[in-house]
Amino acid sequence: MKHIFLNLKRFDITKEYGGVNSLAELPEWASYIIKNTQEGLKKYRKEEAEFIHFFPEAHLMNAVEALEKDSPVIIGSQGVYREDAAVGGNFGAFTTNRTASVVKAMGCGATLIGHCEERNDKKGVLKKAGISDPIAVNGLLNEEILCAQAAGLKVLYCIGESAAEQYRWEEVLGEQLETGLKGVDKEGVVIGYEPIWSIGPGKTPAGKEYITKVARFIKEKTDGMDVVYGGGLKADNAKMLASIEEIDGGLIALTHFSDNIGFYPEEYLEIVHLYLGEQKGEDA
Ligand SMILES: O=C[C@H](O)COP(=O)(O)O
Repeated sequence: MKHIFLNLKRFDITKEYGGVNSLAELPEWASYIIKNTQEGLKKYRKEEAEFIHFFPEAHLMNAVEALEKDSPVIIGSQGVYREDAAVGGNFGAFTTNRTASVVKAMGCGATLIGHCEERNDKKGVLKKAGISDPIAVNGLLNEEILCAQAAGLKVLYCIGESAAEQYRWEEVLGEQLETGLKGVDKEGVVIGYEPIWSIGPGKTPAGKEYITKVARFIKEKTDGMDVVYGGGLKADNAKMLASIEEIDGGLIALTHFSDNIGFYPEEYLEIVHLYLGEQKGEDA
């Protein structure tokens, strides 16, 4: 089964504030996206692919509310906190934090942990305290994965190397896997590989050979965990990624990279079709 993840980042920010949202006003933004994706995804069988959309926290309940009874879409949060409430333990003194049990109770089925933007944030905070050991970030992410799993959420755990780390990518990814997955039930986790050096306008995209090599390395290191390409599954690389046996799906974010850059549901469906259609040998 393939995994198609959608990271909606902060695509809810409207253009007047510098964002990319031209889809809907904030209260309707999540339901607009669900309504315009779930119908088109129904043609894929459950054994063929799962579809998980990661929304910013403010939109989770609206997104869940917009799901039809037999919707192929699972809603996920963009991370969870590394601690949770417990009977006889912390009752919920977690100001500003998003605990996994609440995410689950809101109707979500998954969470995204370790996205490069989350890693950057954590790295930045630790740097201010003079800490640059990567084990610190990976350790925090590990605690988040454990909390997510305790609450019954599926996890997409993202790893990746920056441009400066590329020459020692095996060491960097190896450490992200080793510390991040300590004590974790691997059955409930998919690895998202994000070559950070390759993401963003003007960057050279990672090629098939490189992605294949890294996906093989991840599978070897993790006893065959599923690996999706997280550097952005898009129209330009969907067929190439579909041809890599070691890649089990992709993480889509922006769908449109020039002029009116942004996320557009109809383009998302086209990307899914290009990727999954190619898997089945269909004319995409
Ligand atoms: O979450 C996905 C990655 O950050 C890639 O995002 P992008 O395809 O919008 O550049």
